[in-house]
Amino acid sequence: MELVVNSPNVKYTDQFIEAKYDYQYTKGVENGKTVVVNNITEKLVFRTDRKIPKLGVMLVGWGGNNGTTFTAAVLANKMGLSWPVKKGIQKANWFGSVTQASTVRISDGIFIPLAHLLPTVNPNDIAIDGWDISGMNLAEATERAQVLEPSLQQQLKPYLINMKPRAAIFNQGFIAENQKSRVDNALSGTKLEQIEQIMKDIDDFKSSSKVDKVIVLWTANTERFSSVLEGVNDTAEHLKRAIKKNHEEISPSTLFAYAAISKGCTYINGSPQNTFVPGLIEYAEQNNVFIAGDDFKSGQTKIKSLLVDFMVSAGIKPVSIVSYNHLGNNDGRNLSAPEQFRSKEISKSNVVDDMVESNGILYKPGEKPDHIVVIKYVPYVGDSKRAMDEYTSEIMMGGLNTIVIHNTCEDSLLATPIILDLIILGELFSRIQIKRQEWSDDQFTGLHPVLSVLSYLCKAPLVPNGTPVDFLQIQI
Ligand SMILES: NC(=O)c1ccc[n+]([C@@H]2O[C@H](COP(=O)([O-])OP(=O)(O)OC[C@H]3O[C@@H](n4cnc5c(N)ncnc54)[C@H](O)[C@@H]3O)[C@@H](O)[C@H]2O)c1
Ligand SMILES: O=P([O-])([O-])O[C@@H]1[C@@H](O)[C@H](O)[C@@H](O)[C@H](O)[C@@H]1O
Repeated sequence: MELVVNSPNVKYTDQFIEAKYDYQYTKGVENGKTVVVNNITEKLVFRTDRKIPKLGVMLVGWGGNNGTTFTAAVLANKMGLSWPVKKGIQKANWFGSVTQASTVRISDGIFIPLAHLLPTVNPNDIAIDGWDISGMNLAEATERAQVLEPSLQQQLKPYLINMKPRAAIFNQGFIAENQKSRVDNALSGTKLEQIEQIMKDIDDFKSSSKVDKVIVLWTANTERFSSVLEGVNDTAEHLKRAIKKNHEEISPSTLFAYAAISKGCTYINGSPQNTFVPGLIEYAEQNNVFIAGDDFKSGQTKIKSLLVDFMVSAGIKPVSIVSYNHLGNNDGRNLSAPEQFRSKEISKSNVVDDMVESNGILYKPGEKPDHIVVIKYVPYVGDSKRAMDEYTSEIMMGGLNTIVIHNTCEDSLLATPIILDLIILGELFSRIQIKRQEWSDDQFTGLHPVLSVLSYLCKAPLVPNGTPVDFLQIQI
């Protein structure tokens, strides 16, 4: 289905869709007991290139639960596979994907798939490649992941068995010791040599798959946070110098991102670590390459951000939030190590900060709810994460309201559709340019390299320095 907008503000040419849009927002000025609100209107034009590219995705951590499940889902949907399960026949779908399984109301009784609002990549056409410190082929890795039904795995095996992750950048100092047994496919050499190899891999994938564009997405293990060090990774120049000096504090994820940016590839971070150290953000800005992250917002955190936003907006005061879960997949195993857990604890905890700070009636300055995140590794349950959340809130006149939520799900089936959405939307926004209506066409410019518009899909949204998440970041 194709949407055609009949409006004096929308122009269709063979190459572009151009839409005039009055972007309205407010700027408030506090003056004693008065707040003066200024309504600002930016008269803009959004121009979308209608040509959908052949898209390639390179996953870092390709052999993991998410990487294998994403690859299997693309193939199963592309081939329209179905498979026997206890309750009957299951057909491939993209449930959980905003772009593929949600609709937008156009008018009374007319709702269209979100992916049809603008020309977007068809998931069936995505070419996939990637890296992993485990060299296991994708068929065996899918079996190792224990996410998908064997009856589906059998159908996919002839395709997956020919997919083998490329050797990856590995540094034991950044992920849990318990991952050591998995490492048989790590690159050797200096950090600069490793970056150069990753860049060659991207070129090799581009030429062999004949894709027009490559997006690199990290779905490898959660790393510990990198220290941000003056003179090392605080500026693009210092980062370049530190890489040449083989500085130990430059993480594998930062090296992968550096290589991707160097090749003009959008880089998306699906994990909570601070891959995007200041020097890397500056490098992305200098090269005008998109970066986005951090940490897929898939289950508990998605519910938490919606529920806490609702409660605070309704004048209810959450005072205690306890998020517990246990799971038995390799992600859970890696997170059983303190430094890796700390990365995840940060991203799962900070998601309510903006909401709490927005309501000075409920909360005194600096006051926050008690907020505990617990993740335990229980091998037997595998990818089937068991989550229990308790929200205790003050209601009027000293009353208390406690909401308890229990949730069981395959964690990788929550994250995989988010990976697809990040890729589809990340590619779409690379075809969108903006200008002020009074400017000439040669003054169109792209969105800011820090692609904060993808924040909806991330626990810890990366935004351009000093801007709120919900501000349309235009570098004009
Ligand atoms: N619901 C979810 O599954 C979910 C939600 C949010 C975030 N995440 C994050 O996504 C990431 C992947 O989750 P998963 O369940 O697929 O984990 P996983 O452990 O199954 O997969 C991670 C893969 O990365 C590989 N790897 C580790 N270090 C690497 C490196 N330096 N280079 C290349 N490969 C490397 C591992 O060998 C493994 O195959 C984790 O960081 C996790 O925290 C997952
Ligand atoms: O996305 P979400 O459900 O809030 O958080 C999840 C955690 O609860 C889980 O323990 C972890 O293994 C996943 O990587 C993910 O981060």
